This record gives sequence, C-alpha cells and structure tokens, in this order.
Amino acid sequence: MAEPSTETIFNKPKIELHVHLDGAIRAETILDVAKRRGIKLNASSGKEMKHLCTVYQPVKMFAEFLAKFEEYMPVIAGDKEAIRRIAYEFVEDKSKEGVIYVEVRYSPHLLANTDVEPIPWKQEKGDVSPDDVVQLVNQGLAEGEKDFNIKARSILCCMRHMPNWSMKVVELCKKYKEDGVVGIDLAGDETINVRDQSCHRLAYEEAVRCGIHRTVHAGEMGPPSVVKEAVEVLKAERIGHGYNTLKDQVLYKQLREQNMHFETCPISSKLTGACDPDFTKHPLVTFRKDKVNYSLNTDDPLIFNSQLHVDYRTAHEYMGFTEEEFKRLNINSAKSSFLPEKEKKDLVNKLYEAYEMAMTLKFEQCLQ
Ligand SMILES: O=c1[nH]cnc2c1ncn2[C@H]1C[C@H](O)[C@@H](CO)O1
Repeated sequence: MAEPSTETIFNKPKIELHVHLDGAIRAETILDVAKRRGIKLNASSGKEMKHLCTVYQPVKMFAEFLAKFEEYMPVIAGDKEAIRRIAYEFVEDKSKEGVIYVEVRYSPHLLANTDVEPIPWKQEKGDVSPDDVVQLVNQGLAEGEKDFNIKARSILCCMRHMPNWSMKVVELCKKYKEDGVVGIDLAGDETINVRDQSCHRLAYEEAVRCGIHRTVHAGEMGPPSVVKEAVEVLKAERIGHGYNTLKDQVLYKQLREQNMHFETCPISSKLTGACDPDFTKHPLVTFRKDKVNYSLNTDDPLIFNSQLHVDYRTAHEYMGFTEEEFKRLNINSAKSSFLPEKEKKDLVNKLYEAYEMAMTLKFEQCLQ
C-alpha cells in the first residue's frame, strides 16, 4: 500500500479534539532542553531524536508504543521553562496545520516531580507539582493563542494504571475551569488489569457533579465492554478512539442514537496496532457510511512522525472522504467540543462562514 502524500487535502479551518501534549513535542525542543539541563540523550540532531521517538511500523504490544514516552519525558518533566515552552510551541504547530480550535490533553502528574507518588520517569524530587504543571501549560497555551490566533483549551488525563492520581486530576479540572481546562480524560493502557478502578469512578462522579466535561479512551485496544463502562459508569460524553464499539452492534446502535462523538485517529490506530493496517477496512469507513458523529485527530504526532493533514489525506485516499464530509465532521467536532455553549456556537458559526455554508443550518441537518 502506498504511503499517503504530504500534500494538504483539506485546506480549510479545522478542529482537533484528541491530541496529547506529551505526544506532540518538537524533537528539536527535546534536544535543546536536554542540552540546557545537561541530560544525555542517544541523539545529537533533531532528525536522530525524531528517529528515537518514532514508531514506524505497527507495534505488537501497546506497551511498546507507550514505552516511546520514556525516551524523552525525563527531559521535559519537572522543568518549568520546558513545560511552558512545549505548550506554546504546540499552539504554533497547530495553527500552521490550519487548526482554529484545539483541545489538548496531558497528565499533570506525568510532567511533575513533586506531590506525585511515585515520581515518574525516575526523576529526583524537585519543585514542580501537578498543580504547577497545569498553570505552566495554561500560560503556554494562552501565550500561543495570542501570538497565533487560535483557540486552545486543555483536558486533564487520569491514567488507567494510576487510580490514586485521579481525584487530584478532577480537583485540578475544577480549580482551572475558568482558566482553559475544559474536561477530564482517562488515558493509558485499557487492557491492563487494575485491581481497584473505584478511584477513577469517584473522580468521574465528581466531574459530573461539578459540570466538568468527560471523555474516556475506550475501545482503542480494549473490548466494547470498556466503551460501555465509559458511557454507563463514567458518563463519558465523548469516546477516545472507540473503534471496537463496532464489535458490539447493540452498543453501536445505542451510541449512534445518542449521537455519541468518537475521537478517531487513523494514523495512530494503524501504528499502535489498534486497527487493521489496511485503511480501507478501518472502522472510520463504517462511521462515515453510518454518518456517525466523529472527529479526525493526530493523537501523538511526535511518535507517529505525522501531522493532521496526513490523517485527512488518508481518509480521502483510502476511505473516500470528500470535501463536504470534511466540512461536516469539523462542524460536528465543533458541536462536540467542551466549550461553553456560547463559545461553541461562535465556533460553529465561524466554520459555517469559512465553509460558505448557510449559518442557519441545523445540527440535525448537518448530521444527514
Ligand atoms: O493512544 C493512546 N491511548 C492511550 N493512552 C495514550 C495514547 N496516547 C498517549 N497516551 C497516554 C500516554 C501519555 O503520557 C498520556 C497523557 O497524555 O496518555
């Protein structure tokens, strides 16, 4: 199968709802920060660094993909300047891809080196707490918004294997609700056996109680039961990936009727081994045919050595997506964003204008 070309396929304003900040760092920045901090790396150029971080072929085990973060997270974590910088540069990179609104996600704990148990990435104890991380990311995103004329909001991740972090995550979502944090997520390996998931559940219950928007990584590697649990127990409003929902047709029908939003990431899904590498067999083909509510996203562009236009081109070349369908999915993405209602409406109208569509078009019509 030929690789998709790099030409931009949908050169219009786009929305991205599923991208990990720590999976979207510039390779050059990692090198630069490592040099400043005196951290030795097995790479001496941006190109070599990128090579170290990239997954080129579908991995056999999801853990192989997650292990890539170990190559560079010790460089960025615990460094205030680096954390602010990656958030700022992220906004610049997204603006260059034609994204006008992005929701970027990360685990505050995985970038901290104090008030986190255990301290991640074998770091020494330092002075950057999960709370500091959120403030630094907020600053970087806000500066980027000003300089690059795009809107950037964030989602804080709980991690599947770290239920003891989850209550702090929801507390941070509450604390920074007016400062750019729009939702909570549950990321990591869905297939691992965590004995006691009750802390995730309690965190999500608190999120519901406080009006914090909720998404959950589910049905990427895990079975449809994980999706069901995400919706029924964790009250997820969107599903991260969700491909395996198709293996339970009753659940799929129910979620379609609910207009559930699926945050799909085609390139990611091939390289993590979540989906058949033949894109003509991708779950997105079915989602498209059924006019489901979904977005197109990069997930971890550093690790997949990719950019958003590659996902769009893949959808066009292998799945037959048309310009009209790209418009439709972006409008649905805007409508499924975690922005407050008024801002959401403004964003949707901005897209209608950019796409030269009638402003009065209703959501229901758009879904047809
Ligand atoms: O595709 C993914 N599925 C599940 N977890 C993921 C994926 N991409 C990144 N993560 C994890 C690793 C990151 O450190 C964490 C927070 O962004 O989320």
